[in-house]
Amino acid sequence: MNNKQDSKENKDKLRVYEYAKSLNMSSKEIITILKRLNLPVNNHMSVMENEMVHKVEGFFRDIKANAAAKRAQESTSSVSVSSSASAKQGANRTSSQQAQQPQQQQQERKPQPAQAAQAPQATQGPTSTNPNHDRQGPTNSINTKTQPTQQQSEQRPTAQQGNRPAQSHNNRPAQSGSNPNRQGGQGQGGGNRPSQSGSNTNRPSGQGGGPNRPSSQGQGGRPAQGGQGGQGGFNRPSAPRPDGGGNRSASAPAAPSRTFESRSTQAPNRGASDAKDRNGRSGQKRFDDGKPGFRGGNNNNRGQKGRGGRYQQQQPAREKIDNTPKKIIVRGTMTVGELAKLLHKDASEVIKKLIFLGVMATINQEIDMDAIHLLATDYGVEVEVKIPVEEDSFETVEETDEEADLEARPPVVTIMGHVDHGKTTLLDAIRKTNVTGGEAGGITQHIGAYQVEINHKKITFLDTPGHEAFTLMRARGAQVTDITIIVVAADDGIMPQTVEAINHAKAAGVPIIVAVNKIDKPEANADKIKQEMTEYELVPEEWGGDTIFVEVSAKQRIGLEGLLEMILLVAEVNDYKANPNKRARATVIEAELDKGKGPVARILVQHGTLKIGDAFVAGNCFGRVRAMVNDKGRRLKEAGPSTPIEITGLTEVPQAGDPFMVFEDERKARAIADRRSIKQRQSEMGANTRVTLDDLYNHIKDGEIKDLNVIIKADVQGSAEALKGSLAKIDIEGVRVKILHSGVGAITESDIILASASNAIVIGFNVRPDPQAESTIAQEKVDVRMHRVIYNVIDEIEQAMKGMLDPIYKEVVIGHAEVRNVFKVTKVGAIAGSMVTSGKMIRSAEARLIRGGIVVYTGKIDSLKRFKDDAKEVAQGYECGITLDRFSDVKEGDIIEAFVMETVER
Ligand SMILES: Nc1nc2c(ncn2[C@@H]2O[C@H](COP(=O)(O)OP(=O)(O)OP(=O)(O)O)[C@@H](O)[C@H]2O)c(=O)[nH]1
Repeated sequence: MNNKQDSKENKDKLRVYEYAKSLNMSSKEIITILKRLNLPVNNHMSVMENEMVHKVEGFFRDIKANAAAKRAQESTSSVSVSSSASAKQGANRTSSQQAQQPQQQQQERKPQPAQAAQAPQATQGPTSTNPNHDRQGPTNSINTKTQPTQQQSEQRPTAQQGNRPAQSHNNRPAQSGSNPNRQGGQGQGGGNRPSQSGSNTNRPSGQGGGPNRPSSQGQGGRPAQGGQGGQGGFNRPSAPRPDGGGNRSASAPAAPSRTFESRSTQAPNRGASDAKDRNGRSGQKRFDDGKPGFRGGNNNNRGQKGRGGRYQQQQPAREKIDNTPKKIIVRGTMTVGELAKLLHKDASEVIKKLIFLGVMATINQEIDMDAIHLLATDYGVEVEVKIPVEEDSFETVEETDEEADLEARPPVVTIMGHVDHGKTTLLDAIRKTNVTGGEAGGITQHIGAYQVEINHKKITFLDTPGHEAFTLMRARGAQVTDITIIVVAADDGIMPQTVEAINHAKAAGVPIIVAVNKIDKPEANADKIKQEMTEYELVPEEWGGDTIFVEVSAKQRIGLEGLLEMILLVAEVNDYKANPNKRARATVIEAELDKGKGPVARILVQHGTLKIGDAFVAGNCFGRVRAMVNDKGRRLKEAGPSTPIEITGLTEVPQAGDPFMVFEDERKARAIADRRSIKQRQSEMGANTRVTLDDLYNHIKDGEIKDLNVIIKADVQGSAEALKGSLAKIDIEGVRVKILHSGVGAITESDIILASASNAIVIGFNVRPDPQAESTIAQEKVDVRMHRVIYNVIDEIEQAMKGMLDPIYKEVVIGHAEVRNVFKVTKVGAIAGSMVTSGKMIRSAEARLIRGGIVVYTGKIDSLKRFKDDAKEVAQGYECGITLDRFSDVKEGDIIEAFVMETVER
């Protein structure tokens, strides 16, 4: 992204790297030239003023001219290398002539080299005409490296010479002088670069590049030296392959062209001297040399730098094997430096390559996966992506376990029901039924959930009764409950919250067991309850349905074991399993800041086993498990699936419903927690992802929605039923309306949470949200629509499903101004000198002109001024000049009413 930004910013100004790119040169080369010309430059991002460009161009011209002149002088000498041009030519020749073989070989290997060879010719144009070549050159060379064979080596030399020179010379003629070092180093580069190189020569020469460069110098001592040195170096005695190593050259005089000698020994030669000596050959060789070994070249160069031949001598190693990995494992975005390391490349090389690929990046800049892929592909490296991105949103990742690894786990149960039907009493009663004698004596801890054991099987009960808590967890993405128990008082019957509870359970797709409570009461009528329940598709088994009804008395502790057995039965049918032998995943049930213990979280382990010392992430917090206590107050060392525990060791207090997962170490946990909180902040700032009628059509189109979940709240049961019936008939584009819940009364917080958890919209028919719901609506961003006419509800939903919901606008008057003077100005029209008498005038507002209570104009404000200056707005009590769009019939005493159109929430 930064790259993009950079590039945007760069649009206006020509940067060094851009200019270099346009010449197929490297930024460094341009920078060197600029410095040589005493022009101010810092780095590749420095701005190239026109004057600088001119001077650089002049520099190129001079060099070209010099080269041409020299060529002319030395025309006799077949292969004068003096001028860059000649060099290039030479290169061409070489490439064409001697190189032919090498080239061919090269070509075979790398097609590019061949081009490179040609390049020289092209290059002749002093300024980097043939960009490709250069670059290709390098690339090729890189490839070349890899090729180990003698031939290759031979080729290399040639190639290197050829290519490089070509590159360096051709393209950057003059520069070479500067670059020489490198390029020169690379081999031929130097050769080409004519005179300038003088200074550089030295280096290059050693490297072989030397020769080329400055013909003048080259010829002079340096080249020679270079040559010598080079020879020494290149010839690396050790180099067994005569052809291969530059050094070999020495050994194989016969095959000078190929030989590396070219570089070392020849290198010198390459210089003017070479030219002379070997003439065509040498020249050719050089070029050839240049080509292949960009790297080789580089290496040489580097090595050579300063050291001349010596280095080279030691360099048998230079034939260093291409250690580019075949495959890299990428775990996400990384910096250029990191990627270069992974690819075993120089960062500069990688940066260069990235530029070619259209990505501008500095060494410390992060590059995205696309760029990583591109680059790796360019190097022929396979990329294996092992992005731990899932780790950031680990709650969404479903781990699949081998069937064999799964073990039965206790079911997790939530108790729901209407107020006063006995939820809490039942929970307490069950807790006390705890048959786990062994555990008795421990201090019962409230840790959000508890376990009881019956028939040697455990059941976990969530301690917070009520569907609100249940759905709130669900709204946070936590599905911890396996089974719900709907408690209905047998002396009362089905009440609104019973229905809500049923609907919340159904929306979550969780099995329901009905506990008909208070059967100890004389007025208890279990059958009536069962009867009423059938209306909600909960039909008792004895009546042919599949819902389990258990008659209990929480107070008298009647039927509790039966209830527990039924829970175990449902659990058995549903076969709740988990793999205890892996890192733990859990959900936070409650959390708080304890004065003594610090942040404390009560969590329910769902998968794996949590152990003391485990590093973890809980929501956006992280920590290391310091201590674990179960619901009996007993300290645990580890906790398996469905075990509720209280843990300490957090750094912050997470939220109920937060996902919890163990990670390798605390550092990683911290990193993930950090990223999660950043992401959360971003998504909070970002768009609302809930379904709204306004974007319903898009969701449908994208195939994200198959059912439009709706919650209906109406003033009377009749309207709710009528609405339900009508909505159920809608079927547009294969999407149906699914009524999650319908009820009578105000829209409550519970409705909103259910809507939030189930991605539903809420329709209020002749009802309004209660105050608590109001704030939750804003918080959860739930789409709530209020209506008074059933037809409108149906129409709105149909329109939304068809994607035809137009926004509704309403006019909001923002202020009035009284016209006190009218100025007629030619071309402008009438300016109403006015006083803002209420609100304010806004430049972008619409306006109407009212005269004697009659609207004589409606349109837009054309201009708004304070004295002579344009104003965006003018507040009450201030004077201003207003012109109206295409209206000049303004009179003193007129009132200008400014208004804006605002979209109205439906
Ligand atoms: N007779 C009788 N009374 C019961 C039974 N279960 C609960 N009660 C009584 O019903 C009243 C409400 O019980 P709670 O357990 O507080 O009901 P709840 O559903 O948890 O109520 P909220 O927490 O307000 O939602 C209490 O006075 C209990 O003593 C029962 O089985 N028989």
